[in-house]
Amino acid sequence: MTEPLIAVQHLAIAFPNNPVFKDLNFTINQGDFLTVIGENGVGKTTLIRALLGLVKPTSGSINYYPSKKATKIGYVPQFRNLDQEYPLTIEDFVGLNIRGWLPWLTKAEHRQVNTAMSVTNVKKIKQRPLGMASGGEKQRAYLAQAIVEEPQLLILDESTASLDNEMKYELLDLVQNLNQTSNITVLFITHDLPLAQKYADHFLALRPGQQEYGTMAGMSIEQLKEVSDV
Ligand SMILES: Nc1ncnc2c1ncn2[C@@H]1O[C@H](COP(=O)(O)OP(=O)(O)OP(=O)(O)O)[C@@H](O)[C@H]1O
Repeated sequence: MTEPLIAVQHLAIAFPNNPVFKDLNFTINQGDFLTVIGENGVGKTTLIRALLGLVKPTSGSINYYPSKKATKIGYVPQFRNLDQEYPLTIEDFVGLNIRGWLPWLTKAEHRQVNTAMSVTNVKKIKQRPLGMASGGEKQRAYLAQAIVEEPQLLILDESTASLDNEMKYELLDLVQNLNQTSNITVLFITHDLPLAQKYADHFLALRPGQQEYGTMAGMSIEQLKEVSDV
């Protein structure tokens, strides 16, 4: 049975002289792999910030099930090349997201870090400074950091942009595996329609003042292009 994780109802968000959303409605069910597509400036980042509680809606509601407190969210940003001098090892970097009450990691927390590094294939290179890792390895380290606290929702914010094709598919294969085996719900923001079509089971296409939400089954890339204007 499908249970909702987050329900967005009649959401309106406006910046001065810029009504980004007027009446946005969709539900992310537990275990979904939802892609959000839409042209530049349509409000994808604003939507994420609203889901994270960083932007206050003008009206409407965002409800989390069973509660906002119980809904942990992991976030993988867009790939940006870090300075080669970035000194933290991959292991240290992944551990940064553990918000324990001690200034150092407990044994159980070390186990969490190890598990996150195993499932994202960075354990073998855990002692490497993150700044020296390849683009794909860096993104896998970000993914490990995002899942270390076992979030219910994983947000990928154009995380595959600027990666080469092989690395994109490698990253999304890992995400798909997490989605299917750990039941992590995924919200994948992208401009890459072939990727969205291959991995997502639902789509939210945003256009100025309009939205279309639906199941991906049977959608061609041309149809996705039409509904999203990407
Ligand atoms: N803090 C803010 N104050 C005022 N306007 C903002 C603010 N944040 C975003 N906007 C505006 O809201 C609109 C939506 O921006 P947003 O960054 O959410 O779009 P996006 O779909 O993520 O774009 P892109 O694909 O280019 O990242 C844009 O017109 C942007 O200029």
